[in-house]
Amino acid sequence: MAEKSIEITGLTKKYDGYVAVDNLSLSIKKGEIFGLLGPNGAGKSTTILMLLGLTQFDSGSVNVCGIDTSRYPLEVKKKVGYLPEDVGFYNEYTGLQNLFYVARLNNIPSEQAKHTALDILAQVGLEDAKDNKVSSYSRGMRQRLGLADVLIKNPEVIILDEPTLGLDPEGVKKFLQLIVGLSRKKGITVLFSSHHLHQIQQVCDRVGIFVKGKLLAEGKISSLAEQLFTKNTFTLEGGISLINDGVGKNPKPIKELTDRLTRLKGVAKVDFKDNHFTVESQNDVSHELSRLIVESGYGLSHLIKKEYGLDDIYHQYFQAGKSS
Ligand SMILES: Nc1ncnc2c1ncn2[C@@H]1O[C@H](COP(=O)(O)OP(=O)(O)OP(=O)(O)O)[C@@H](O)[C@H]1O
Repeated sequence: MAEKSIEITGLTKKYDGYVAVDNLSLSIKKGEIFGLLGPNGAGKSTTILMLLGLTQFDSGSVNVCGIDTSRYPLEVKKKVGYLPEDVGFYNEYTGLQNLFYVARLNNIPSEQAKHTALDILAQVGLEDAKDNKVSSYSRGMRQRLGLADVLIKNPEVIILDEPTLGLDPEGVKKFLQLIVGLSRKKGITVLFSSHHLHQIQQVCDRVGIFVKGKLLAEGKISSLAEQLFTKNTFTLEGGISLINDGVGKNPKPIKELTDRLTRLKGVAKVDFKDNHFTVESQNDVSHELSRLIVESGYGLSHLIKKEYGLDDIYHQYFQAGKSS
């Protein structure tokens, strides 16, 4: 069995009785890039604080790199690099001076600190800007310097909380590529918390959908739609027409057609209204449905097939006011 970097079991955190994280269980394998995807207020930051041993919880357990974070938070801190939404720097210092300072804070000896800082600045693409003051850095450069701060302690796990906030599309793309490259090259486990479905989709091996403190679904992106829309992943919408070709087909009553459609394997619901129908189904029944309609003496005026996917997840769970 693959080694687990993060193991959360039955984790619950309340703020004055308000349940911010509700019985969360989750495990993340070593080297995996895991996306914690949830709308604002879902409980992502609270979960991260617990992973870092920075806040107490009401019940459950959290292990990072095999260490119980509630008992040994300092040990966890040595193994985990955390990049918050906004990193603070000394603006009047250069990128290199800032990173050197962080290296020394992490007890890296002076000579080694300089060498490592230069190496890491190159890795995050700040080699040419290393001697410029941080006050002149763009938001993207600041985020990359933040990542350098994280990398300098050679972490086994990196936790990123909304790391692309405020970056332009090109900056987002470069940052995401950097994360994937580093994780693959160094075998670093990454927990990437975000409410950006499409960013998570681009980089994560697995994703957890987190809403109102609960994990609604978890797995590879391709399997999420199936889990969230377990009953009916297909919707077919269409219209029927009477055939006036003089042959006199004698169409069957709509009630009979509805019953026949309902009996098709996988079909959960059939609705007819004014010659328009909606069929919800676990699988694609468009073929059999068309055949039954024609066999029942009707024409098929149109048929639209809709398969639930990531955009539907987004609309259902992440748009403002629809997170229930
Ligand atoms: N210190 C606190 N005291 C009281 N309630 C809190 C505290 N911190 C967070 N909460 C509440 O807990 C819930 C989860 O918040 P959390 O910040 O973990 O969510 P989030 O998913 O990270 O959202 P965001 O992206 O907006 O930060 C929210 O309803 C929030 O108001």
